[in-house]
Amino acid sequence: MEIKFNQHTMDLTFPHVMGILNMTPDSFSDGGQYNNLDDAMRRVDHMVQSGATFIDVGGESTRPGANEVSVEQELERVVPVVEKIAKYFDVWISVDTSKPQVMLESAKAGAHLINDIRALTLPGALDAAQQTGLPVCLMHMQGDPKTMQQAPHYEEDIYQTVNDFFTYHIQRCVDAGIDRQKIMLDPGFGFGKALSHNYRLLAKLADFHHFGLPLLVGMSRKTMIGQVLNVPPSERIIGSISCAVIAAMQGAHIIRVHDVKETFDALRVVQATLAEK
Ligand SMILES: Nc1nc2[nH]c(SCC(=O)O)nc2c(=O)[nH]1
Repeated sequence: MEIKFNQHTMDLTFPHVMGILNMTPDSFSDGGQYNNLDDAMRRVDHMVQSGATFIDVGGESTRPGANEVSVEQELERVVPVVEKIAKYFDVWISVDTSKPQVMLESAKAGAHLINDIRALTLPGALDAAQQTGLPVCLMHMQGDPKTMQQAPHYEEDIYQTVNDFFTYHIQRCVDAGIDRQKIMLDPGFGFGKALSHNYRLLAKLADFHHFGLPLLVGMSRKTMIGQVLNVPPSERIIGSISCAVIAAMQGAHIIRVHDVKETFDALRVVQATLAEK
């Protein structure tokens, strides 16, 4: 599977590690350690050296209960970082944003993928994404970051709900002029889901392949691991690797993580196994 856009070809025939670069002061698991450009570039260098082929740059904390960030603030946090990564590193740059202006400016600065946890639903986001010509990742979320974990509830099998969400939002993007082949799908682990909802989606992840589109997953250090292991985020690496392997063994194309080296090694073992299937 590959995605062609603006003279680029993204080869997704093997599982990729997407390193997380949180440019937010309150990101829950790395505590906003990378708040200035030099720190951020050192972090990017470490992740690329450790095997990351995608870097996800986020300027808005979307952990449960998080507060909103202004457009100006998010632009300030994200655009200079995207620009510098594009200048100094040979890596796919994903921008984790829901704001149209941040999408447009980041695309101009060299971003290669729009990663929107709100699936392009903010006013102007769909058109902005279309204008960039970049691939987009559509992620499922129930509610919004502020309230989504208060009482997640689904009338039916969550797999069906998320499947129908993908069907609707793929069509919405195609109707807006976004090439279907530029769409990626993400079940949105931890975004309006109770424990069983998250593991149901992980257990049935392979069933989303019927869309014929790349799958991106992010479970790294999340509460779905903390609730099973009863440990803080800093002690969830084995659980995170386990989730990465379970997803990659089911054909997930991009795994979004904090612990790049460990995940990269685990995915090489997955690749060796899948090669013999
Ligand atoms: N596509 C995608 N983008 C994300 N951004 C975050 S921020 C919360 C955290 O890292 O815990 N999670 C995800 C995810 O699961 N998928």
